[in-house]
Amino acid sequence: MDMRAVNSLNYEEFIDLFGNVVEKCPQIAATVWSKRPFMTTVDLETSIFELIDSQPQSGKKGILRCIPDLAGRELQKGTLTAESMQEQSQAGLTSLSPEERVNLQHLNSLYKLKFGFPFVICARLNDKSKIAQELAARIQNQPEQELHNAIEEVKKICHLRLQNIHFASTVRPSNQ
Ligand SMILES: NC(=O)N[C@H]1NC(=O)NC1=O
Repeated sequence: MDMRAVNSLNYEEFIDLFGNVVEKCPQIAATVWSKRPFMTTVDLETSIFELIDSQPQSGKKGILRCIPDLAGRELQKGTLTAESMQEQSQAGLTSLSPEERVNLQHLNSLYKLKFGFPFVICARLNDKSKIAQELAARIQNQPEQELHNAIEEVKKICHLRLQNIHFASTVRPSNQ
Protein backbone atom coordinates (compact mmCIF):
# COMPACT_ATOMS: atom_id res chain seq x y z
CA MET A 1 0.00 0.00 0.00
CA ASP A 2 1.29 3.45 -0.83
CA MET A 3 1.26 4.93 2.67
CA ARG A 4 1.90 8.43 1.39
CA ALA A 5 -1.36 8.16 -0.56
CA VAL A 6 -3.16 6.64 2.44
CA ASN A 7 -1.92 9.42 4.72
CA SER A 8 -3.15 12.07 2.33
CA LEU A 9 -6.74 10.72 2.23
CA ASN A 10 -9.33 12.95 3.81
CA TYR A 11 -11.49 11.24 6.39
CA GLU A 12 -14.33 10.50 3.98
CA GLU A 13 -11.98 8.75 1.54
CA PHE A 14 -10.25 6.94 4.41
CA ILE A 15 -13.59 5.62 5.69
CA ASP A 16 -14.56 4.59 2.13
CA LEU A 17 -11.39 2.50 1.93
CA PHE A 18 -11.10 1.11 5.46
CA GLY A 19 -14.62 1.51 6.87
CA ASN A 20 -15.41 -2.19 6.77
CA VAL A 21 -12.11 -3.75 7.90
CA VAL A 22 -14.04 -4.29 11.11
CA GLU A 23 -17.44 -5.42 9.93
CA LYS A 24 -20.03 -2.63 9.90
CA CYS A 25 -17.90 -0.51 12.28
CA PRO A 26 -16.84 2.50 10.18
CA GLN A 27 -16.41 4.42 13.43
CA ILE A 28 -13.16 2.52 13.93
CA ALA A 29 -11.68 3.85 10.67
CA ALA A 30 -13.11 7.28 11.45
CA THR A 31 -11.32 7.25 14.81
CA VAL A 32 -7.90 5.95 13.72
CA TRP A 33 -7.78 8.50 10.87
CA SER A 34 -6.64 10.96 13.54
CA LYS A 35 -3.58 8.80 14.21
CA ARG A 36 -2.02 9.52 10.79
CA PRO A 37 0.65 9.39 9.54
CA PHE A 38 1.01 5.60 9.35
CA MET A 39 4.42 4.35 8.29
CA THR A 40 3.24 0.91 7.14
CA THR A 41 0.10 -1.22 6.88
CA VAL A 42 1.21 -2.89 10.13
CA ASP A 43 1.28 0.52 11.78
CA LEU A 44 -2.32 1.14 10.67
CA GLU A 45 -3.34 -2.33 11.84
CA THR A 46 -1.72 -1.74 15.24
CA SER A 47 -3.75 1.46 15.69
CA ILE A 48 -6.96 -0.40 14.86
CA PHE A 49 -6.14 -3.25 17.26
CA GLU A 50 -5.21 -0.83 20.06
CA LEU A 51 -8.52 0.94 19.62
CA ILE A 52 -10.41 -2.37 19.79
CA ASP A 53 -8.46 -3.49 22.87
CA SER A 54 -9.09 -0.16 24.60
CA GLN A 55 -12.87 -0.63 24.45
CA PRO A 56 -14.70 -1.57 27.63
CA GLN A 57 -16.42 -4.97 27.60
CA SER A 58 -19.66 -3.33 26.44
CA GLY A 59 -17.85 -1.78 23.44
CA LYS A 60 -16.24 -5.09 22.50
CA LYS A 61 -19.63 -6.78 22.67
CA GLY A 62 -21.04 -3.98 20.50
CA ILE A 63 -18.38 -4.65 17.85
CA LEU A 64 -19.25 -8.36 17.90
CA ARG A 65 -22.99 -7.68 17.64
CA CYS A 66 -22.46 -5.95 14.28
CA ILE A 67 -21.04 -9.15 12.77
CA PRO A 68 -23.48 -11.34 10.84
CA ASP A 69 -24.07 -14.94 11.80
CA LEU A 70 -22.28 -17.61 9.81
CA ALA A 71 -24.77 -19.17 7.41
CA GLY A 72 -27.46 -17.02 9.02
CA ARG A 73 -30.36 -14.80 8.04
CA GLU A 74 -28.27 -12.30 6.08
CA LEU A 75 -26.68 -14.98 3.95
CA GLN A 76 -30.15 -16.39 3.17
CA LYS A 77 -31.49 -12.92 2.34
CA GLY A 78 -28.45 -11.95 0.26
CA THR A 79 -27.74 -8.89 2.41
CA LEU A 80 -24.20 -9.71 3.59
CA THR A 81 -21.45 -7.17 2.90
CA ALA A 82 -19.21 -8.11 -0.05
CA GLU A 83 -16.36 -8.99 2.32
CA SER A 84 -18.48 -11.20 4.52
CA MET A 85 -20.06 -12.92 1.52
CA GLN A 86 -16.65 -13.77 0.11
CA GLU A 87 -15.42 -15.10 3.46
CA GLN A 88 -18.48 -17.21 4.16
CA SER A 89 -18.49 -18.64 0.68
CA GLN A 90 -14.75 -19.43 0.85
CA ALA A 91 -15.40 -21.47 4.01
CA GLY A 92 -18.09 -23.48 2.19
CA LEU A 93 -20.99 -21.94 4.10
CA THR A 94 -22.91 -21.17 0.92
CA SER A 95 -23.09 -24.87 0.07
CA LEU A 96 -24.28 -26.46 3.30
CA SER A 97 -26.59 -29.44 3.32
CA PRO A 98 -29.95 -28.74 5.02
CA GLU A 99 -28.75 -30.78 8.05
CA GLU A 100 -25.48 -28.82 8.30
CA ARG A 101 -27.37 -25.51 8.09
CA VAL A 102 -29.88 -26.48 10.78
CA ASN A 103 -27.07 -27.71 13.05
CA LEU A 104 -25.08 -24.47 12.65
CA GLN A 105 -28.13 -22.28 13.15
CA HIS A 106 -29.16 -24.23 16.24
CA LEU A 107 -25.67 -23.91 17.80
CA ASN A 108 -25.51 -20.22 16.81
CA SER A 109 -28.77 -19.57 18.69
CA LEU A 110 -27.56 -21.39 21.81
CA TYR A 111 -24.26 -19.48 21.68
CA LYS A 112 -26.04 -16.12 21.38
CA LEU A 113 -28.36 -16.99 24.22
CA LYS A 114 -25.41 -17.82 26.47
CA PHE A 115 -23.06 -14.93 25.59
CA GLY A 116 -25.25 -12.14 24.20
CA PHE A 117 -23.21 -11.80 20.99
CA PRO A 118 -22.83 -13.95 17.87
CA PHE A 119 -20.26 -16.69 17.41
CA VAL A 120 -17.38 -15.11 15.48
CA ILE A 121 -14.58 -16.95 13.74
CA CYS A 122 -12.31 -16.00 10.86
CA ALA A 123 -14.07 -17.99 8.13
CA ARG A 124 -11.17 -17.74 5.67
CA LEU A 125 -8.88 -19.60 8.07
CA ASN A 126 -11.39 -22.43 8.58
CA ASP A 127 -13.79 -24.62 6.66
CA LYS A 128 -17.39 -25.51 7.40
CA SER A 129 -16.62 -28.62 9.44
CA LYS A 130 -13.90 -26.88 11.50
CA ILE A 131 -16.33 -23.99 12.11
CA ALA A 132 -19.02 -26.35 13.43
CA GLN A 133 -16.43 -28.10 15.65
CA GLU A 134 -15.12 -24.81 17.06
CA LEU A 135 -18.63 -23.55 17.71
CA ALA A 136 -19.51 -26.72 19.65
CA ALA A 137 -16.27 -26.41 21.66
CA ARG A 138 -16.29 -22.64 22.33
CA ILE A 139 -19.89 -22.64 23.54
CA GLN A 140 -18.56 -24.45 26.64
CA ASN A 141 -16.25 -21.54 27.58
CA GLN A 142 -16.65 -18.99 30.34
CA PRO A 143 -18.05 -15.63 29.12
CA GLU A 144 -14.84 -13.65 29.73
CA GLN A 145 -12.66 -16.18 27.88
CA GLU A 146 -15.13 -16.28 25.01
CA LEU A 147 -15.27 -12.48 24.67
CA HIS A 148 -11.48 -12.57 24.37
CA ASN A 149 -11.57 -15.39 21.77
CA ALA A 150 -14.20 -13.63 19.67
CA ILE A 151 -12.28 -10.32 19.65
CA GLU A 152 -9.11 -12.14 18.57
CA GLU A 153 -11.08 -13.56 15.63
CA VAL A 154 -12.27 -10.04 14.72
CA LYS A 155 -8.60 -9.06 14.51
CA LYS A 156 -7.77 -12.00 12.22
CA ILE A 157 -10.65 -11.03 9.92
CA CYS A 158 -9.46 -7.40 10.00
CA HIS A 159 -5.87 -8.44 9.21
CA LEU A 160 -6.95 -10.37 6.10
CA ARG A 161 -9.26 -7.56 4.94
CA LEU A 162 -6.38 -5.08 5.28
CA GLN A 163 -4.17 -7.42 3.26
CA ASN A 164 -6.82 -7.57 0.53
CA ILE A 165 -6.88 -3.78 0.33
CA HIS A 166 -3.07 -3.77 0.36
CA PHE A 167 -2.81 -6.18 -2.58
CA ALA A 168 -5.64 -4.55 -4.49
CA SER A 169 -3.74 -1.28 -4.32
CA THR A 170 -0.21 -2.56 -4.99
CA VAL A 171 -0.61 -5.35 -7.57
CA ARG A 172 -0.94 -3.98 -11.08
CA PRO A 173 -1.48 -5.93 -14.33
CA SER A 174 1.93 -7.10 -15.63
CA ASN A 175 1.67 -5.05 -18.84
CA GLN A 176 1.70 -1.73 -16.95
N1 LIG B 1 -20.00 -14.65 12.62
C1 LIG B 1 -18.86 -14.59 11.93
O1 LIG B 1 -17.82 -15.09 12.33
N2 LIG B 1 -18.94 -13.94 10.74
C2 LIG B 1 -17.88 -13.79 9.91
N3 LIG B 1 -16.60 -14.34 10.00
C3 LIG B 1 -15.95 -14.04 8.87
O2 LIG B 1 -14.80 -14.40 8.60
N4 LIG B 1 -16.76 -13.33 8.03
C4 LIG B 1 -17.98 -13.18 8.62
O3 LIG B 1 -18.99 -12.67 8.19
